[in-house]
Amino acid sequence: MTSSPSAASSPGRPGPASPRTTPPPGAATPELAEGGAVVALASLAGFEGCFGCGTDAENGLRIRHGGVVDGVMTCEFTVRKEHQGAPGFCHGGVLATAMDEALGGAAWLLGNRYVTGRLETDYLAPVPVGADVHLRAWCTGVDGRKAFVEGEARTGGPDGPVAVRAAGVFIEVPQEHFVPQGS
Ligand SMILES: CCCCC/C=C\C/C=C\C/C=C\C/C=C\CCCC(=O)SCCNC(=O)CCNC(=O)[C@H](O)C(C)(C)COP(=O)(O)OP(=O)(O)OC[C@H]1O[C@@H](n2cnc3c(N)ncnc32)[C@H](O)[C@@H]1OP(=O)(O)O
Repeated sequence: MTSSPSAASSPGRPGPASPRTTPPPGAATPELAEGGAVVALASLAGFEGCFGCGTDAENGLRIRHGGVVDGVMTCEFTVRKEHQGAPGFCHGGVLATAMDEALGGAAWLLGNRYVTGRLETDYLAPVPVGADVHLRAWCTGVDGRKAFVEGEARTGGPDGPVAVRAAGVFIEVPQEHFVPQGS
């Protein structure tokens, strides 16, 4: 497992994880699945309504999922003008959504179904409209139903400066969690 790309890339800054998004001592450190079929993902295959990644979500982010290399999942999206907060710049909530998608995607690649329990974000640099945002996410530990995941978003290329960092806790849920109430 590649443990902490963010710590290496931003010397002098504290990591994004608070005590609540840091795995306890002794937590397991499983690998993300590197491509191929994953049972949890297969159960939702064909669903294109996701605001983060769905191609049917007209105003969604249309995040494009990449692969997993050395335990780090990658994905990317392009900031459109409907994503603006301040004129010409991406809204922070849009960037939090993108981090949720990236970190959530990494959790699902552990092979189970997860929902976001907690998401922490640090904004380090503004992201302009038109920018390609390169996201990376990795798991720092699993403790029972809790998966601890961190990630970062870069602009100006996959190795460009870090604009956003995030840490989250994702909670494993059964398939029934996704059955809408009343159906
Ligand atoms: C979700 C959509 C997925 C769609 C996927 C589609 C296709 C798949 C393809 C690719 C995948 C790509 C991307 C990934 C996808 C999505 C990313 C976005 C994900 C979301 O956008 S998802 C929506 C927002 N999200 C919610 O809608 C959650 C609402 N919520 C609840 O549904 C409950 O609240 C729940 C189930 C979380 C817990 O309820 P519960 O009763 O089952 O369990 P309980 O409370 O006992 O907690 C058990 C253990 O989790 C700990 N824990 C609980 N909450 C915590 C918190 N906030 N912080 C830290 N730890 C927490 C406890 O402390 C305990 O820990 P311990 O075991 O150590 O005591």
